This record gives sequence, structure tokens and C-alpha cells, in this order.
Amino acid sequence: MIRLEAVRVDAEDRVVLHPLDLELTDRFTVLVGPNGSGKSTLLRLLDGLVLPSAGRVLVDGLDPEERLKELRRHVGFVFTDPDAQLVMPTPVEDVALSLRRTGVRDRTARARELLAAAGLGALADRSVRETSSGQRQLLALTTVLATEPRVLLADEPTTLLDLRTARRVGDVLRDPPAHVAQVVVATHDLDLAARADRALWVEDGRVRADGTAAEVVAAYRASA
Ligand SMILES: Nc1ncnc2c1ncn2[C@@H]1O[C@H](COP(=O)(O)OP(=O)(O)OP(=O)(O)O)[C@@H](O)[C@H]1O
Repeated sequence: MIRLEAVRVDAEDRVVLHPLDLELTDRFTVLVGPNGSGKSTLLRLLDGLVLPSAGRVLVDGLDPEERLKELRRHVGFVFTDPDAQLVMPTPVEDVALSLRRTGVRDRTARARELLAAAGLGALADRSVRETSSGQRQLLALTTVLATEPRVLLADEPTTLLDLRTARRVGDVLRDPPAHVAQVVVATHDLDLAARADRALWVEDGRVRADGTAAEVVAAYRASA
């Protein structure tokens, strides 16, 4: 369960996120809203990448200000830019690296299985630099899932993807591996958003609507 208790985030000259109380218990929650509304900030609070200026964040009881290391093991974050998290020369090495804390014995063999399951088997030994940006985005998601997080956070995970790959990423977010208890995604992809259980429409640093994905996405679409 994710809880925000009177959380506020200030920038130098303004409030980025106004005081917010929130409890997220659904399996798949999306954050929608215009550019610069505070979605990424809200997501980053859940991984301790942004710390609250006031209030408290708890992710399955872990407060990022007190137990950051544990939290980071508990939570996986997929960045918009996959190059921010792909560090090894080849996909198989990158996924094998992510498996280092999982107790898997043959990490290379398991990495190949995970890549194959993600539809990336043919790229396993290629240079990451030779893969397309969409393939790298899917690879970044695969490497994060390989760490076996309980909570999966993703910031615009379908931005670079063609329709079919976006659909596949949506399938993974909708129905992730069993170790993932909760998924929270910030997105402008309203087809993806509509597949969530719950949606928050964030605007000007406030939650403007909160409800089922169908309701909130329809209201947000109608506002454009
Ligand atoms: N550390 C910071 N210092 C100053 N301003 C910030 C900081 N972090 C975020 N902001 C500002 O806060 C606002 C919200 O940013 P955020 O990245 O959370 O929006 P977003 O909804 O994710 O936008 P987008 O859809 O464009 O990714 C923006 O105006 C941004 O410029």
C-alpha cells in the first residue's frame, strides 16, 4: 500500500505539489494530466528520487526519508529515457546484472529466458547501442522487472513505442509477474491509462480527479 500524508513539494519559487493525502491500494494506478502538472514529481516521491518538503510518504510502510536503501530494493523505477538505466554493453548482460540480488544461480540463462519472454530474445547478444529506442524502452522495463520489485513505477513507458510494442508494455503493466503487487505509471498514453484500475488526473500540482480509470480518462479527454 502507498500512502501520502499531507505531502507537499516546493521548488525554489513555487509549489510543485500542493498538500496531498492519498492512499493507493489498487494493483494498477495511472497518473494523467498536462505537461508540467506534477505527475513525475508524484511518481518520484515513491522512490525517494524527490523528497517531500512537508508530510510523509510510505510505500508498504517504508519511508524514503528513513529507509531509502530498503525502499530502492522494494521499488523498481522505469525512467522515460531507457539510456538512463541501461549500463551494460549487451541486453543479456544488462538483465543478468539486474538478477544479481535475486538468488538465481545461472543469471545468464535466466536473463535469456526473460528477454525471450519480452520478445527480445533475438537481441540478447547484440550491442545495446544497435537496438532501436523502442527496443531499449522494452529492455529497460525487462531489466527493472528482473530485480523483482514489489512496486513498479514507470514514467511514460510507452512514449517511444509503436502500437504493437506499446500494447505489449501495457500487457506487462496490466498483468505483471507475480512478485509485483502494485504498478503506478505516469503517462500521456490514454489507451494505456484506460487499462488501469484507478486514475488520478493531476493538474497544477493538485489531484483534479480521482476514480476508476474509465471515468477519469473520459473526463480528462473531454477537457482537451
Ligand atoms: N526540482 C525542481 N525545481 C524546480 N521546478 C521543478 C522541479 N521539479 C519539477 N519542477 C517543475 O514542477 C512542475 C511539475 O513537473 P513534473 O515533471 O512533475 O510534471 P509532469 O506532469 O511529469 O510533466 P510532463 O508530462 O511534461 O512530464 C514543472 O513545471 C516542473 O518544471
